[in-house]
Amino acid sequence: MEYLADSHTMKTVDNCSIQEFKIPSVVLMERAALGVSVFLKGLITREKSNKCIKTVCVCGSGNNGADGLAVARQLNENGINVSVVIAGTSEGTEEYRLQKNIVSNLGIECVEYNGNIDFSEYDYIVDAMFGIGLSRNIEGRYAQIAEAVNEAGEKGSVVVAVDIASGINADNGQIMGVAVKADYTVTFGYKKTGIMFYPGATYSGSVEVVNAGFVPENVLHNKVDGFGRTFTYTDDDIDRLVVRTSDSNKGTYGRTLIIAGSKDMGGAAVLSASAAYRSGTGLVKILTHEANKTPLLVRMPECLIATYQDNKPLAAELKKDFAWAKSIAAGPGLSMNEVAAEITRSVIEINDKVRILDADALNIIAAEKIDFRGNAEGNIIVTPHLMEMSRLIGKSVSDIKKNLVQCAKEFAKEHQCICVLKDARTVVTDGTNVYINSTGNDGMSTGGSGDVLTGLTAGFTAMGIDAFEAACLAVYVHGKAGDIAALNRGKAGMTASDIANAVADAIKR
Ligand SMILES: NC(=O)C1=CN([C@@H]2O[C@H](COP(=O)(O)OP(=O)(O)OC[C@H]3O[C@@H](n4cnc5c(N)ncnc54)[C@H](OP(=O)(O)O)[C@@H]3O)[C@@H](O)[C@H]2O)[C@@H](O)CC1
Ligand SMILES: Nc1ncnc2c1ncn2[C@@H]1O[C@H](COP(=O)(O)OP(=O)(O)O)[C@@H](O)[C@H]1O
Ligand SMILES: [K+]
Repeated sequence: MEYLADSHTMKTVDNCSIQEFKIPSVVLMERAALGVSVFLKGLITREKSNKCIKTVCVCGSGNNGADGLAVARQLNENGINVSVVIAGTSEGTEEYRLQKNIVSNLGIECVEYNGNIDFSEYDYIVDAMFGIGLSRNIEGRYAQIAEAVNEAGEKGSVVVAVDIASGINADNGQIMGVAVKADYTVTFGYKKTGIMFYPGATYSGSVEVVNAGFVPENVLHNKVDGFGRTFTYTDDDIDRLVVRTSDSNKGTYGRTLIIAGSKDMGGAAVLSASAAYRSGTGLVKILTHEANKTPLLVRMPECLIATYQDNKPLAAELKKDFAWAKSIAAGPGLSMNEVAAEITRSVIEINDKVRILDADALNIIAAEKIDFRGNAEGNIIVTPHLMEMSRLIGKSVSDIKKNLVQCAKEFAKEHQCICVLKDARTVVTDGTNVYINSTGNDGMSTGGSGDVLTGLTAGFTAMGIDAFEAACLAVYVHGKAGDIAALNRGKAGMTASDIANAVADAIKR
């Protein structure tokens, strides 16, 4: 697990370290700058050519600019050719004035940006215009500099961003007018949430987190409200999955019911059910329209199948299958007819099982304005993509995309549920804790990928993993399976079936 921080949390970590624990600001800054200069020195040392490397630090007048000035001093100390371009227009922070004074005293070349600098004459450009203090869109001289740096980047200069690429909103990854496109970002303490989300993720390039000497995590947990509540997973977290034991039987690993597939959309049931089996679940039953029974059994002989018919009473059949299952997923390919609506309402009414509501179950909830609430014994996990979320909350897709965390949190709080808001960077939240996913790729933008995630989530919850953790793990494993499928098949040619099959490799231990 890796903790992430938005700008507010990070500023509170700064303040806590400086004001409460009396670590001088310049001490933190020296460590932070050293992270950048050591990283840069590493890049320069790996250069094959013998030419004289030229570097430039482009500095704003806040503490991000002060970091840039400290980096310039440290590079100079290491015999690296460095100059400074002053992008800032104001007198600057106390730290900025201090660092600028030292740089002048040392005689390091330091010029005001005058519109005539060709940044492409530098091999390395350190972007230290704005960090987590960016508070509005970039305009005027700053925008000109960002564009000039990007032009140089296109011509081959390597751009290293200090803390975050200037112009990227540190919270949601959106571009504030214009942004510097970095090849690398050296970020301090914790990866900023804006580095996780697109387009920030693309503008950050490859990201290195360095310890800037803030107070330790055990202290931050107590002192900084919200610290540690936003996080991402790494491969180590796969160890959180259920460990199999030699003396087990299929009953040990849970039973899940997947309600999917209408008359015209049987394939969704296959995708969800195969992912549920690949997740390690003991037994998977599909409840589907009777038209799908024979093809499903041919495709998936390991599945149990229950069927429903149009216009036949359903309640007794549903009750039996609900009682059998430890977790229930409903929605993939279900369609939006009256039977599907009856099924959705029945699933919502059960309150002692974990339920996963996806696709058409969510569309029915939106269309019929069905209210629902999860509870401690019977949590509900909803897995909308942006369009489904838009139908549920009546906001536009672009508004939701800019505020993924906030929208998902509000929804989770209102419905006391777990919200998995699916996008290129999926967010999972119970209203308080926020998981931001980093696995997956654009090869997964293919029909049926979401059905695979539903099946995985159903499988993990059936095995008894806590619902929030199961949802986070499912999203992580789903993306990892997508990455494996892309490696094997290529992003263009991979299908949702490839993702479902790759789940086996993704969780292999
Ligand atoms: N000791 C510490 O605290 C440590 C801090 N660290 C470093 O400090 C960074 C945060 O520094 P920061 O808080 O000074 O903010 P920063 O990102 O430099 O920008 C603020 C400046 O930009 C200005 N400004 C904002 N938006 C603007 C716009 N659109 N267009 C024009 N101007 C704009 C704003 O002006 P104002 O809004 O006041 O007019 C202000 O002058 C952090 O990312 C990390 O790198 C590390 O060294 C670790 C220790
Ligand atoms: N560019 C991408 N990068 C990472 N993951 C992606 C990308 N595009 C799609 N995905 C993932 O694929 C899944 C698509 O789900 P969804 O839109 O519900 O598909 P479907 O309705 O076809 O089953 C989501 O889990 C989403 O996060
Ligand atoms: K920066």
